[in-house]
Amino acid sequence: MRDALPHVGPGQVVGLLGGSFDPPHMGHVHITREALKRFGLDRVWWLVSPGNPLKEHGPAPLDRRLAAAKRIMQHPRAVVTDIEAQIGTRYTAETLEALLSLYPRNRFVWLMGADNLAQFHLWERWEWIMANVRIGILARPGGRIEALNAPAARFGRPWRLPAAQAGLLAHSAAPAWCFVNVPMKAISSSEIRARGDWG
Ligand SMILES: Nc1ncnc2c1ncn2[C@@H]1O[C@H](COP(=O)(O)OP(=O)(O)OP(=O)(O)O)[C@@H](O)[C@H]1O
Ligand SMILES: O=C(O)c1ccc[n+]([C@@H]2O[C@H](COP(=O)([O-])O)[C@@H](O)[C@H]2O)c1
Repeated sequence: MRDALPHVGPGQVVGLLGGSFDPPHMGHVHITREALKRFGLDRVWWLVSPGNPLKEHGPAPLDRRLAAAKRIMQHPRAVVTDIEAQIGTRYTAETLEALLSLYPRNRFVWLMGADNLAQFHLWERWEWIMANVRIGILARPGGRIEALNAPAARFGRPWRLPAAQAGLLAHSAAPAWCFVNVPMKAISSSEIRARGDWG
């Protein structure tokens, strides 16, 4: 049976960390904790994806990834969800549109690692996302320069908040995005899968 949609108090700011989590790892946990602190968020929801629309090979079954995510992500202000499976969305723009209408009294910040900023211009309706949703980006080993020179970073340059103002992101009107340099963890799901630690 699926979980209910998460509850959140009026006015609270929710960071959304979408991912395949195939498998979830300590890099995800680390950026969640950093995002809560740096971007002044009340909550972070993990959106365990039914499947990244750009990835050719489907991930492990959703229930397995969800259960592993719930085991690893232990924080009173972090919630692991399968919202996209519940509301029937896969593209991030659709998910965000649905959440904005389901939670009209809350604010959302889309969270992602620097590698996803480098690819962001390939996402469905990415310009709409950038224009309408606050985005918080966290450094990831190897990805900084490429990400900050990528088409989405160039397109969004006028709306970039300096890292020193990261705490204002949640309270800024979209469009607004911020890249923060956090201590980095060189860990990835693909590396774990390659080791055969996630069958
Ligand atoms: N070590 C990390 N540091 C910073 N961000 C990370 C890290 N690991 C994952 N992320 C971010 O978390 C989100 C979900 O990542 P995902 O589930 O794809 O894990 P991944 O390790 O990147 O997987 P894969 O290696 O299969 O691409 C993405 O925005 C990604 O950039
Ligand atoms: O909407 C899109 O076109 C799109 C394309 C690629 C990735 N995403 C989302 O980006 C998040 C990270 O994906 P992944 O597979 O790198 O963990 C996850 O929420 C995906 O649904 C979204």
